[in-house]
Amino acid sequence: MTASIKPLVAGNWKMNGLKTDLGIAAEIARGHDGALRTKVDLAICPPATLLYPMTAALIGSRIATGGQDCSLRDSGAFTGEVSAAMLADAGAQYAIVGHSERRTLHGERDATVKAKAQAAQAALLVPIVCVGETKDEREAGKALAVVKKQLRGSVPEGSTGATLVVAYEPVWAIGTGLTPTTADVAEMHAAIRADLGRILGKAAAASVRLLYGGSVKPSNAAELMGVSDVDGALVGGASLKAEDFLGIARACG
Ligand SMILES: O=C(CO)COP(=O)(O)O
Repeated sequence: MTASIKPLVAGNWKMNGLKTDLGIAAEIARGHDGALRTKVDLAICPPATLLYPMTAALIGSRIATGGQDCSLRDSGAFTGEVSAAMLADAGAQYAIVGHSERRTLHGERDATVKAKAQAAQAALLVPIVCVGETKDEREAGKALAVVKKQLRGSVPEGSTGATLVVAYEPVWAIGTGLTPTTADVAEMHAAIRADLGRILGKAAAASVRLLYGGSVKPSNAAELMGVSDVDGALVGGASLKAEDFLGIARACG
């Protein structure tokens, strides 16, 4: 944790969730009400189809919603794309960009991720820019260099803690039950903070929330959230169960 930063726990529902699952968000809102909400910010990034009804269901709570991706373009003949302005129109406050599943399955490169982050910022959304190395890259001792390159290519210049969140998600830890050691997380998050300092200036970099993501669950959250320069979590599978997501949130509080 960074003392001056209020942690953020964001749930990435990925391609899961129908209208019948909106009750999960309502249950999370009930659990966040009270002391917890003074200690930790929460966001849920459902599939685009649920953004509007989920935001509506969360009115009166302090839980934000976000998209899982956005187009780098404003509007026009781009079948299947969803613009950042559309996400904002549906009530989103965040947009995940550069998730490893987009980078791997959709061939998104750093320049695309950066353009998407800029599009999000232009629509007054806060992009959650994801970075992280593969298993091969870690085993080859290249994790720090890979993430540094992704940051340089993906983070819009001029961003501040109010307009940017960065998520470190080692690809090999996503959905696998594996997590890096706390020493590895500490090393990576310190390196990310230092690199952001070079890109954005030290003062801005000091206020950017750095989330850890990859197999976060209630049982390991306290340990991971206790690492310096970890300012919250980006949660996949465990965000689909209200009690698990709230357990992770409580570990930050
Ligand atoms: O990809 C993730 C969040 O964006 C992490 O997913 P899991 O928490 O399921 O490992």
